[in-house]
Amino acid sequence: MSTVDDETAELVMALFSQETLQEEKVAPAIKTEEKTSTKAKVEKPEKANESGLKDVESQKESTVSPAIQEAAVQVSVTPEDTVVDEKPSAEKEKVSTEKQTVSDKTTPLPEDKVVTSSPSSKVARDAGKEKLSRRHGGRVRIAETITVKELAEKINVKATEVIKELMKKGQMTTINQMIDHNTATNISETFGYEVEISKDNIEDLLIQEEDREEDLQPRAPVITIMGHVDHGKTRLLDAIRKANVMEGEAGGITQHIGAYRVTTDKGTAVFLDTPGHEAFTAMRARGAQVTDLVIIVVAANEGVMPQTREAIDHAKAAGVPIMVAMNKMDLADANPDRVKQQLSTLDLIPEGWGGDTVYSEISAKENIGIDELLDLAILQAELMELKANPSRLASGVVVEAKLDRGRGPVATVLVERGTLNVSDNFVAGKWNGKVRALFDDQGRKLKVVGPSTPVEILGFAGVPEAGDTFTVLEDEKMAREISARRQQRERMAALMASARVSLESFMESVEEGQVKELSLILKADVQGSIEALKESLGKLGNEEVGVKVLHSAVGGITETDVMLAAASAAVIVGFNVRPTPGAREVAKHEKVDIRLYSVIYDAIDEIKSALEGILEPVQREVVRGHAEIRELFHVPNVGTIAGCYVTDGNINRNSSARLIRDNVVIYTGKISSLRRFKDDVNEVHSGYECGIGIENYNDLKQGDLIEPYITEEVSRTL
Ligand SMILES: Nc1nc2c(ncn2[C@@H]2O[C@H](COP(=O)(O)OP(=O)(O)OP(=O)(O)O)[C@@H](O)[C@H]2O)c(=O)[nH]1
Repeated sequence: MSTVDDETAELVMALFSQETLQEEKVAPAIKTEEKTSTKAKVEKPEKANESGLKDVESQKESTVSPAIQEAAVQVSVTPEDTVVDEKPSAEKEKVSTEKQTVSDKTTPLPEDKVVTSSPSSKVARDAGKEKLSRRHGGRVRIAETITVKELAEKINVKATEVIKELMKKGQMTTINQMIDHNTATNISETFGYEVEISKDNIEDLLIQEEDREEDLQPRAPVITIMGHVDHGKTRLLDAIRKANVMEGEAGGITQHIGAYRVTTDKGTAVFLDTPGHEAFTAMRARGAQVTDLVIIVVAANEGVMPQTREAIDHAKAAGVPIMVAMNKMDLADANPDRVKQQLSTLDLIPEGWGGDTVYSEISAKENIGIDELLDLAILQAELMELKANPSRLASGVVVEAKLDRGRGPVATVLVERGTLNVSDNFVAGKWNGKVRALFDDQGRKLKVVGPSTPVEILGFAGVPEAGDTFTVLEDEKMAREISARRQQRERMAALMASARVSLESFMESVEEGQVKELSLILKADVQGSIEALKESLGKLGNEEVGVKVLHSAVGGITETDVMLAAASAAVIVGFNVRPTPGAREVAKHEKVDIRLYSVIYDAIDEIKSALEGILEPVQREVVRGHAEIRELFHVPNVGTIAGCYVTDGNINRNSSARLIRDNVVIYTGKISSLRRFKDDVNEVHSGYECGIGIENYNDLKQGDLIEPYITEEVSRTL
């Protein structure tokens, strides 16, 4: 659509629909007051500034509440605010961040609705700032999309003026039409406003500043139980649940919500009721690290098994402290010393042996040693001095989620920081919501929950995923906006086929200074290959980059391997093994790079190349043919020419060639001359005789083979 001039725009505006005018009439009272000429702001910013201050003063008798007026006046004389607009933008950002840290309740929000309806002094202060910035022709916050009417209100002009500007830019709109962020920014700038929040940093609203030391209070540890299949994880979780001294007091029915709190005489701990490292790592893959302590369960009769090692690797990759519970001690063949010995080789040296790993002997079945285990875990956690700030907006992680037929989307969230209240607005993964109801693991209805509390929440707009972060926001609209944006981004991401962590992207990260270490998961057909790979890879790298093997094991590449790789930004190296169909599927979904090799040197070379930042497509040599030397001619000033018979394939001039004597390659060079009789030719086919000269090489012998080859570039695929 072509743009229109001022006059035409006026004309069209005159014919503009009744709807527009009516909408204008219902605009908030506050807006009518604020109709200072924005044109004046553009032309004479200093004057506009002064009049802005006056306006704020004059509003003392106006419709705005006294608290807001007072705040506005206070803000108007705060030097900080006058300075803000004069600073270069980088500093401005700094100032605005500083301002945000004034209160724990982050996310000062620009919405008029919030400003006028909330009585809190913080909001009042923001209201004052917002008003002041309007008078400046100052800064506005615009989310990703906004209606014409909302934009007009924000920049304090009539909606018709916005429509007119849009028309001049060739865009016909109505008052309730959504416009995109770029257009809105453009229009705001035309009216002399600086857009404070761009569509790319709307998520900045979720960035949580560090808590002050004095606001922190001790919190309960979050513990995950892992171990080999059938070693007793589920049974132990049940036993622990039964050991809860608080249970029964309130008579609630215990329900499975994915996590529960256990209180003993020694203190409280939260157990994630999703045993196994798959769940643990799947959550980590979503960016959630909720566990403070891992208890590895080992059946004392069986000892360390493959999944025990795997679980330990997963816990280590997450950097979480490990405790060991030696289970099934009731069995006659239980051998705790063997378990200790085995685990010592994995760096889990028992305290009694001079190490720092806590071991305990239990029987989940016979309920022996459970209280002691709990006490030890709580004690161990105490040493970690875990703390959280309860007096801030809540944030946490989704532990489990489902669609309940009667209640809609339901999720268990572990509140990590802050206090969660009924009616709080939030974002969880790609969904927003408003807390409709809260239940604990006993099914009791709650109104408020603090840190380290698992709680079941109703009120999600959709079903989030385990591991999604859950963040409370003051403003419902921002929550909706972030959710919409994340959903859009997810759709975009699905379209992008680029690997999540590939050797190539690793190099990019290295160049950007983000990553210095390439994490690998090694899977091979035999232990010997793993050892060889580990040793060779260990030698790669320098002081800047290196390789870290997170996990290695014999066997095919499983879904768990892929999830670990996804969670730890690792690349999987498979040597003579293949991914299971499930693993292939997960790798595709999680965009994990799996590299398969059958030659150890290829693996090492490729990883070395990645480390050196010169990862090129694989070079593959293809032999083109063979020629047997039957006679030799010494040509003055040229050198030795071999009279040959082409036994197979073709011989090409200028191609690379190897000279083979008694099955050993004795020279590699280039075919410098190729002749049939007296003529130079480019190619000689099998079954023909020809003369071949090799560049800079004369030591040819009868019976030698000349083997020309070419190097092909092969792009790497699974
Ligand atoms: N004798 C004995 N048996 C136990 C003990 N703990 C668990 N078991 C038994 O071991 C088997 C496996 O226990 P689970 O708790 O299901 O083991 P798990 O590790 O959760 O197993 P998966 O969920 O399959 O990974 C069950 O038959 C339990 O009854 C114990 O302390 N002593």
